[in-house]
Amino acid sequence: MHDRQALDAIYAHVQPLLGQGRVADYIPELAHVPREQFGMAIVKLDGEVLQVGAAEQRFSIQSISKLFALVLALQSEGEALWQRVGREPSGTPFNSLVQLEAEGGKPRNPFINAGALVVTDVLCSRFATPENALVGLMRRLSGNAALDYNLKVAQSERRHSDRNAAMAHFIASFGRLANPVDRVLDAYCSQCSIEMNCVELARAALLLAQHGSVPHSGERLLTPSLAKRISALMLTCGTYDAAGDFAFRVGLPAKSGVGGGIVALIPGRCGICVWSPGLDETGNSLAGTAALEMFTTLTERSIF
Ligand SMILES: NC(=O)CC[C@H](N)C(=O)O
Repeated sequence: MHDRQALDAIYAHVQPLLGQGRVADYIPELAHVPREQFGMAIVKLDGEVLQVGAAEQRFSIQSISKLFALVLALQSEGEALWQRVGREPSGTPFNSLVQLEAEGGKPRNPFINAGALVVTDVLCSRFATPENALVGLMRRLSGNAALDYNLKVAQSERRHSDRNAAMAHFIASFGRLANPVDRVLDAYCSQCSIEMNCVELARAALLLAQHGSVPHSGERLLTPSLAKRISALMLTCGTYDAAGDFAFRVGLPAKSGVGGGIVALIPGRCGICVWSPGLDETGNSLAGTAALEMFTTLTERSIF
């Protein structure tokens, strides 16, 4: 089936799922987002955009920011970054602390919260305002110079960040943070609050679909080898403890966020983003995962 037909079929199919799942109400500002929204966009390497539903509605990218923070950290540290953070799936929820104690404060991978806090610490050492560096990258990748983070959402999360604070202090207790915990948490909450829509995020994912260069500007930001490594981590760790099931059902590298977004890509072909705020018990968009599964099934295209 062609992509356009697939999007229309998906839109019809997900309707009964849209009231289901829970929004991420542990961040009070996100508790008010209506659950039944859905949007999806595909952006091809040549710039062609296909979209359905609320694909131009901005949402809180949350953990999708971990993907692009990793891009910046790898640009600055190269392979030395792996001394600070591992690259194995955790098999535990995104906000779990349990492995840190047994593993000497080195987080399993950059896509769980513990790993993302270490990546943000790296960015705090590298940039005066890491959140602005990340917003700058997202503007370049999306082609939209107006996008920004949402201070209200950032402050709302920061005021309720006991768990991430516990994690950051615990990592620091092993001598594994270079910056003060408060500074790392401020930057982390700001980066999570960046607002983008499906079209913008699907376009941003072209960086990885095109193996490290930006199609619309021709800029090379990553070596093909680093782009490969990031995409591989998306497949194995991008949806936390659901990564195995997600690879089984969808078969694409992807990164999710508790704002309900999931960004995915088909190497050499397109970036994809789906958004629907109702989350399943692993914190991944329920309708979004179903939509991506349907997409790869109907189009018969995945990385396998
Ligand atoms: N999975 C997510 O999107 C989590 C991000 C969220 N800001 C948190 O730290 O809890």
